[in-house]
Amino acid sequence: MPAPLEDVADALRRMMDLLLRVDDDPALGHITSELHAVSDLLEAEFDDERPFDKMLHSDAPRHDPVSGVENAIAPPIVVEVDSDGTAHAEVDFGLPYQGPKGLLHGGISALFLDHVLSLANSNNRSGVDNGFLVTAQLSLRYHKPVPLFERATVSARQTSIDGRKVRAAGEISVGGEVAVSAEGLFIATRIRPADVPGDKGGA
Ligand SMILES: CCCCCCCCCCCC(=O)SCCNC(=O)CCNC(=O)[C@H](O)C(C)(C)COP(=O)(O)OP(=O)(O)OC[C@H]1O[C@@H](n2cnc3c(N)ncnc32)[C@H](O)[C@@H]1OP(=O)(O)O
Repeated sequence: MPAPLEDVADALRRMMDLLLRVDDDPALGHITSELHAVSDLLEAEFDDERPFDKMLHSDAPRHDPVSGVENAIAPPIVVEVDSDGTAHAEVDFGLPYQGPKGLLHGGISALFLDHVLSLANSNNRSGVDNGFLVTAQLSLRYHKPVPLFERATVSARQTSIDGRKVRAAGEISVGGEVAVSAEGLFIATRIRPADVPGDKGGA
């Protein structure tokens, strides 16, 4: 059963989707007041913890904008890693991710590929310095538009390890055809997870 915070994020996703379907109307003023009232309730629950501490303490991504079940911006996708190291996820992109009419925004393609390439790398770090692996370069080629509301597959695999430098490649495919392909260079930072107070590992 989803945790309460996951349920709330899911309710917010529904709200965001609906707001992209309704017309501008003065009656929405009532909705605005209701939403502010809900936010006031949430604000009263804040503690002093910096929000990003929650991400650093997580065992799995819960707050990022792609897989984060507690982040309403994320669909969220579930990334699986096969025995050969291929990371992959399926997603039906909806209205919050629209760029051109009916099509996926190109920056969203970059976001999702960056994320899945990163996870393909985090699965195999043998021989890599123990820093955070961050994106240093991401190169994309947009072959075909990605339609909204159709099943898309985002997949990636590690292609090389060279000291602190790790490379991965991947693609977004629809109907078995590659729509967007990506190559990424990731570099292990000099800052290591062990240097971050309370961190359990992370990306
Ligand atoms: C629970 C968890 C949830 C986790 C949830 C999932 C998280 C997903 C995360 C997605 C990934 C991200 O978004 S990561 C966030 C976005 N990326 C960033 O913020 C990175 C910002 N950039 C940096 O921090 C820095 O520039 C670095 C670390 C990339 C590199 O700096 P540096 O450490 O000083 O590098 P330096 O020693 O000079 O260089 C090392 C070697 O790399 C090469 N090099 C350095 N930068 C580049 C570059 N941009 N392009 C090519 N090559 C480069 C150098 O030539 C050198 O090669 P040689 O001489 O050795 O041959």
